[in-house]
Amino acid sequence: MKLLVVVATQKELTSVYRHFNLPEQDFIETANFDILITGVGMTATAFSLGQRLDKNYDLVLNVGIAGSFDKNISLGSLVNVYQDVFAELGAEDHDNFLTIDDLGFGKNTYHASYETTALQKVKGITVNKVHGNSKSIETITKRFQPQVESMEGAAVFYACEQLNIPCLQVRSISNYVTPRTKETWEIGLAIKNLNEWVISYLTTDVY
Ligand SMILES: O=C(O)c1cccc(C(=O)CC[C@H]2O[C@@H](n3cnc4c(=O)[nH]cnc43)[C@H](O)[C@@H]2O)c1
Repeated sequence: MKLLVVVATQKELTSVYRHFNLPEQDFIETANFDILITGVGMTATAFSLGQRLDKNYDLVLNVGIAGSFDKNISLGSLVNVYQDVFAELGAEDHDNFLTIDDLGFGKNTYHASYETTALQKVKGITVNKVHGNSKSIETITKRFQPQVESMEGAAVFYACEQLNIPCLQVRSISNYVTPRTKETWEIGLAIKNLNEWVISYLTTDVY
């Protein structure tokens, strides 16, 4: 089983790097898994996966921190994003929004294609712009009913679907999606819990 772990920033996998004594590089190949640091956002993710993803991989695991719309999900908890949407891809039509599907140019919703563990399954959106304004949060919530948001998830699902490679996305919740209050974000806790989960996942040979 050849596994590729995809993450936006190395900081999100600090303890994983330390645990496995990995070199500080953006692409690492080991006997049991590879790691790809893509950079933040859909464009960087697509470019990076375009360079490194190939059909030799049996599974792609996208991990990282994320924001939650759902206050019932505690900060620092891990979720399995089973569906992800390119939330901004489309066209404004006065007060309405037309998705890329509505425009007839493709689809905006992608799915994980690999099951995992007992983590809570949630619906995600992927955005270029982190929500931090009450009006835009209300609008996007009505439009897609997301539970979490990231800046890469749907791009990873998209790339895996193109190559027919099974993929899953596990996110650790660092913040609630609210009018921006960065001082309330629990990035350290989210990264700690994410790293513990990833180390455990990579050291059990049952993917
Ligand atoms: O400030 C830090 O110490 C720090 C350390 C590691 C990573 C970060 C990031 O900000 C990573 C950006 C990454 O986080 C995802 N993310 C987290 N919360 C949200 C959100 O509310 N909305 C959208 N994306 C979010 C995102 O996928 C970025 O790649 C900071």
